[in-house]
Amino acid sequence: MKVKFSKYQGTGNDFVLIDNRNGNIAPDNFSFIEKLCDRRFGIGGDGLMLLENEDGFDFRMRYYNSDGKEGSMCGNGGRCIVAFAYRLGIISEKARFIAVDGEHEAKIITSEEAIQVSLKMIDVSDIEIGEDFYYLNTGSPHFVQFISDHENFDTYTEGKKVRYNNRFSEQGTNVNFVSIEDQGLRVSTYERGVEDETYSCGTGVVASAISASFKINRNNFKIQTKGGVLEVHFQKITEKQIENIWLTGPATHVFDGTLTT
Ligand SMILES: N[C@@H](CCC[C@H](N)C(=O)O)C(=O)O
Repeated sequence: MKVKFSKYQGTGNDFVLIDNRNGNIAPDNFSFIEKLCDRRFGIGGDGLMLLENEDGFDFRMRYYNSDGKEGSMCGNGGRCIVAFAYRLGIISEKARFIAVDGEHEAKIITSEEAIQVSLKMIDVSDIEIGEDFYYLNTGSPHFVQFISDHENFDTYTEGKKVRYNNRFSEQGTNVNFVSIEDQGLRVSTYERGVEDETYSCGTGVVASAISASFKINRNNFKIQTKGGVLEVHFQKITEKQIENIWLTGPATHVFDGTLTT
């Protein structure tokens, strides 16, 4: 069987995308998906997404981490699948799709340099504020810790310690380190399911921006990740009820290919 795929990246968080509206790829073929994400034996990616049909929506986004297992929501992946749907002609400037955490809206903003996608994220209400951390679910679970600066900070080693500690080892968590800088925030992320530091994490920068709003009285942030800049804005209904959350940034087509399975 021949399977067409596209490679996309959103601020360096990279994904394999497959149009699965014909249902050719079994959603539980986890070992196949893991192999496609492998950087040495496959195409390579932090994750893979299947674009599928869904009644009442433009499409369904099915997201897998690079370990081949179905993950929770991926913010950068959500932006990339919208750019993919736009290129396939499934949507025009606006999209309404369903993902593992529920319904999402998105808007395409085109410029001469790149396609930018604004993605509406789920509302956030359950925010744990610890002595030196924040823990919240922005579609995926995120542990957020503030650090004084990122110079010489080892995100992989420190993130892995939290991800595998007694509290999180079974379910896992994504771990973000945030420093407050003149221009906004700098965020680095260790991702569950990739089990490594990635260049950027969309749900992670959303969690970081919400956490930062407890320290700085703002509702919009520019966030520097290893792979580029993302923007987050939201509305605080109450101190711990956050709604109308939008994540914006580039969603870039890298290349297309065909697999023979
Ligand atoms: N890269 C993602 C987050 C993906 C979800 C995650 N690794 C998990 O299943 O925990 C993003 O951009 O949000």
